[in-house]
Formats: sequence, structure tokens, C-alpha cells
Amino acid sequence: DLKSDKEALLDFIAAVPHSRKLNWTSASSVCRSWVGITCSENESGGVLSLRLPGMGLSGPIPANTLGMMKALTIISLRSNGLTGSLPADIVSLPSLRYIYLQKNNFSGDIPSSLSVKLEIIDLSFNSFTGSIPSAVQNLTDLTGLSLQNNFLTGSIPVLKPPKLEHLNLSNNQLNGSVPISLQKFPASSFQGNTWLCGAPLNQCLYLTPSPSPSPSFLQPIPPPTYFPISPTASVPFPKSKRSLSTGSVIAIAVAASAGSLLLFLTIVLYCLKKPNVREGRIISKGKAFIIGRGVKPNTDSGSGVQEAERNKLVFFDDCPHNFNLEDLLRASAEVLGKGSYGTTYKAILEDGTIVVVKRLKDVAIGKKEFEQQMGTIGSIRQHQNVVSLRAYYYSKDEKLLVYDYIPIASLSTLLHGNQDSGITLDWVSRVKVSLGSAKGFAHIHSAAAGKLVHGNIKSSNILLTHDLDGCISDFGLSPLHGSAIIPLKSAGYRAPEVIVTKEATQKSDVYSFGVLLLEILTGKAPVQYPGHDDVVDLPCWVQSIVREEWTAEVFDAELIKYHDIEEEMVKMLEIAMTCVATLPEMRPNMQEVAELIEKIRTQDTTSRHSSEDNKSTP
Ligand SMILES: Nc1ncnc2c1ncn2[C@@H]1O[C@H](COP(=O)(O)OP(=O)(O)OP(=O)(O)O)[C@@H](O)[C@H]1O
Repeated sequence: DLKSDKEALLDFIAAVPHSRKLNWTSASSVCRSWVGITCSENESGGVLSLRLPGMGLSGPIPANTLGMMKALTIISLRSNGLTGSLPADIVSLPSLRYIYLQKNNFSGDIPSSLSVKLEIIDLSFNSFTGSIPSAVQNLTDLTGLSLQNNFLTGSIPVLKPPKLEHLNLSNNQLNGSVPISLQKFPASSFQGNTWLCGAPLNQCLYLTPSPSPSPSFLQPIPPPTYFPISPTASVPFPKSKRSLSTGSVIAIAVAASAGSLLLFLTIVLYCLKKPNVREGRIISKGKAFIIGRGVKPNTDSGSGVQEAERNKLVFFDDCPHNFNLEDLLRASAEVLGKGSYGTTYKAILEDGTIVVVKRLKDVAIGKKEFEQQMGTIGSIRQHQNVVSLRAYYYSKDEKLLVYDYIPIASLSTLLHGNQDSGITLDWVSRVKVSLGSAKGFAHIHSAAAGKLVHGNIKSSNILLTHDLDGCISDFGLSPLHGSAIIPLKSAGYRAPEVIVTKEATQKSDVYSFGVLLLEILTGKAPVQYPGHDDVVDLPCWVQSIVREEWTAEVFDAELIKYHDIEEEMVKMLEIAMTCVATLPEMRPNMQEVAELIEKIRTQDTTSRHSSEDNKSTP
């Protein structure tokens, strides 16, 4: 009943330090004035939900506190600093249906007895060890199970929850094969478990490790995913882990039979054949005349002036810059990153001009078509939300694009990177970036008689200007590869129909933009970033959460701390969900999306939510 619930909550909060004020006093009404509590309609029925996400809770939860609240159906303590083991009495509470404890630092085993009513379990991003409790098999109402990014070992129990829609067991140390009943889930649900195999992952060809592997090969090896390189962030690319694990792997293989050894080495070799990220990092640290290599105009090849003329930088009419290819070759350059279309450099010319140079790889079309596409990109370049392409260079061996340098960072770096820029992406800035980008995309879609698509919308292609406006880059590059296919590493943004048609359209751009909005709202990344292993099918994840839970469970913990923005966030979420409609014809067009976003900010709360204010918000 309510009285014993109140005692349990007071015991809990007395034992758990918290940095934000909760207003839980014994004199006040639990149901009416305590932060984070909702009660049953007739209050005497007790407390139904406890939601304290991002409240700065720290330390362990004592047993016999929350575990005494018999009517509790929802517990959300995500994004806090809770540690220690998870008391068994909490997860076995008879009425418990939703438990959200992600992004804490709980350790030890997941308790083995679970409330049979559980529908959603999210224990991701903790330090749980041991195996997945077999009691999960009995949860017939389970719709979502998120255990990613822990240190769980052992095999996956044969789960057959009839209603399970969302499953994420990635980035653990699970082994064995994926149970047949779970093979319908995507590879992202399982990746990052070195010893896991079978559909949707690779076939189970290799030797299964002994049941109690030595700690050295418990180190998780990251899945073969491309890691974009950020210029300043120290990329925690696990090179050392990889070589350590490779050593261990080989040690195991030596002990194995000759036949297994052969298979094993084949797999090791396969795993090592990945993008050479390390090379990019080393180069990105040094400043060198990188761009000059192999790009010099071929003036001494016999064809003389004519050849030099052919190899010159082609500027667009209203370009404010005044430099030539020689100047560019003399510029000092540093790698900003390696993308799907080539390597991107920041080049500083001798007169101090800074530009961005993209050195294209795998251009599949001839010079004429290339020039045509440049003309198309150049023709729409004048918009404050689209990065200006200033010039290009085409020769047989080198294709370069020269853009304006956009100084701050990409949206993905600000949302997910270990950035030290001191920039807080508060709600006002997130709406501004969303609106600016929507306008930029609408502008691109309206150009060239409405025939253009971006084809690669994602947060690393939204660059932020000094006044934190969104500026779109990487427009119109996919046709240079002979197709309008969204690059594989952007798969999290790809509309479902594109997988079949292999053709990006304006409507698939809208879908990708919807995923981008979800990323802005949730702070979750739909693709993998260094130090941020949260790979989520965002539309599917949001759909798995009932609408009433959106406010409590969907939004980025960074946003929850701001007041009076809940309604706006929900509106933005609704826009995002319309954009990610499965049927393309159900999605709005980009102009409509921009108009909808423009209407979100109903009141002028700018001053209340300015970055400065927000920095001081507890
Ligand atoms: N004009 C620019 N000004 C400043 N930074 C830029 C500019 N263009 C690209 N960057 C940054 O350079 C890095 C590499 O960009 P690039 O476009 O090569 O790869 P990507 O966006 O990560 O992947 P993809 O090629 O698939 O879009 C990214 O961090 C991006 O934010």
C-alpha cells in the first residue's frame, strides 16, 4: 500500500546519493508532489511508476527498498551512476512490466528470478557479467530485451517470446550459435560478440572456445565496422585489443586440430582485412603536404601547356577564393576523416585561406559526366544551409573537390563524440540544427526541377556553423560512383525500400532525415562511432516503446534536465515518426517537414533555454 511504498522510497533515497533535488519529504504527498512518482488512480493502491532518469543517482541500490513496492509496474533509473549488483527483489516484483536501468554501472549477475509480467527489460550499457538468465524464456509478454554493452558470457538461451520485437545483445562476450528462434533479428542485435556465430552472423565454421575461456580472450573484439575518424577526438580504436586478441586466438588455434587450425586462420585473416583506420589516424595527427602527392599537373609529359590547362582547378563563378592548383598543392593539410567517397582534408593555404578538399576514390564515370554532375552540384550551392562546393579538379588519376571549411564540428561529433569544444547541444540548438538542415534538404530537393536527391543523409554530413546552424555536406556524390545507392556504412539511415530498389529517392531522403531527427532526440547513434557502440535501429526501437512512455524513455538524458520542452520534444518525435513511415507515399516531403519543424517552437523560450542558461542547469 501507499504507506509502505513511501517508507520503501524514503529508505531508498536515504541510501542513494543524488545530485538533483527530488522534493521527497515525509511530510509531503508521495503521489502529488514527489518528483518521478505516479500512483494508481485511487492512491491507496500504491505507487505505479518510479522514473528518475538522469537524476545523478549514485552508488548501489540496497535490497528491501524498491523491492518492497508490490504495485510498481515501471522503474526507470536510466542514465545515472548506480553501481553494485542489482537487488533480486526488484526484478521479481510481481507487477513489474517495464524496467529501464540502462546507462548505469551495475555489475554482477542479472538476477535469475524475473517477474513474469515483464514486457521491456533494458539493462544495456552496464557492467553485468554472467549469463543471460534462463528465466527470460518464461516471459511470454516480453516485447523488448536490451542487454547490449555489458560483459555477459555463455550462450544465448533458446528464447521464444511470441511478442518479442526488439532484441539487442550486441557487444557482450556471448558464445555459441544464435538460437533459430532469434535468427529473424538483424545482425546488429548480435554483433560484437566474438564467439557468437550462425545466422544472421557468419556461419558457425570455427572452433567454439572451451566453456571457461581464459580472461585474455574475453576481451571483446569489435565487429568489422567502419569507424569514421574525427580530427580532434582521440579515437579509441582498439588496435591493441585486436592484436592481443589475435595473439590469443592464434594460441587457441595452435592447440586445435590441424583441420580446425586452417579454418580458424582463414577467419582471422578475414577479420584483419578491414579498413585501414590506423593509417588515417597517424596521418591525421601530422601536418604534411599530403594533397600534393600524385596530383601534380602533368606539364612535363610532352603535351605541355595544353595538358596543364586541362588539369587546372575549375572554380564556380562566384567563388570568393583566388588560388590555383599549385597553391593548393603547397597547402598544409590534415586528414579530417575517411568517408565512403574518399579522404577529406582540411587544407591551409599559404595566405591563410582554409578550405576542405575531398580526394575522391573509385569514381566510376568519365570526365564529361563528372563535369555534368559538378555543374548540377554547383548550380544549387547558394544556400546558407548547404556547404558550398567552390571548385573541382579532374585528371585521370586524381579527382578533387574543394569546399568551404565549416568550423565547429559535425552534428555526429557533437552528439556522440568525446568532444572538448564546450558546446552544449541544448534543445534550442537541436531544433535550430533540425530546422536549418530541413531547409537545406528542401532547397536541394527543389533544385533542378525537383529531380535531385541527397542520398547520404546522416549526422556526420550535417556540419555546424559558428552560430550553430546546420549546413549540409556530401551532396550529390553518389552518382560519381555510377549509382545513387546509400553507402553501406550509412545503413542505419537507409529507408526499407532502398534495400530492394537500390536507388535513393527524395522520399528515402525524408526517411533518412527522420532517423536523423530520432538521433537528435534520443542521443542514440544509428551507426557505430568510436567510443560509442550503441548501434540502434532507431525507428524500430522507438516503435517498441509505447507512446505513453516516450517522454520517460525515448529522449536523450541530456534533454530531460531542461524544463517546459516536453511538448516540443513530443511534437518533434511525431514529425520524425511520420518521416520514417514504411510506405514512401505516407512520408511528407522535405518542404512540409521544414514547415512542421518551424511550428514546433510555440513560445519564445529562447532566453530561458539558451546555451548559457543550460550550462548552469543542474
Ligand atoms: N566542409 C567541411 N568542413 C569541415 N569539416 C568537414 C567538411 N566536410 C567534411 N568534414 C568532416 O570531415 C570528416 C570526413 O568527412 P567525409 O564526408 O569524408 O566522411 P563521412 O561524412 O564520415 O562519411 P561519408 O563519406 O559516408 O559521408 C567528417 O568528420 C566531416 O564532418
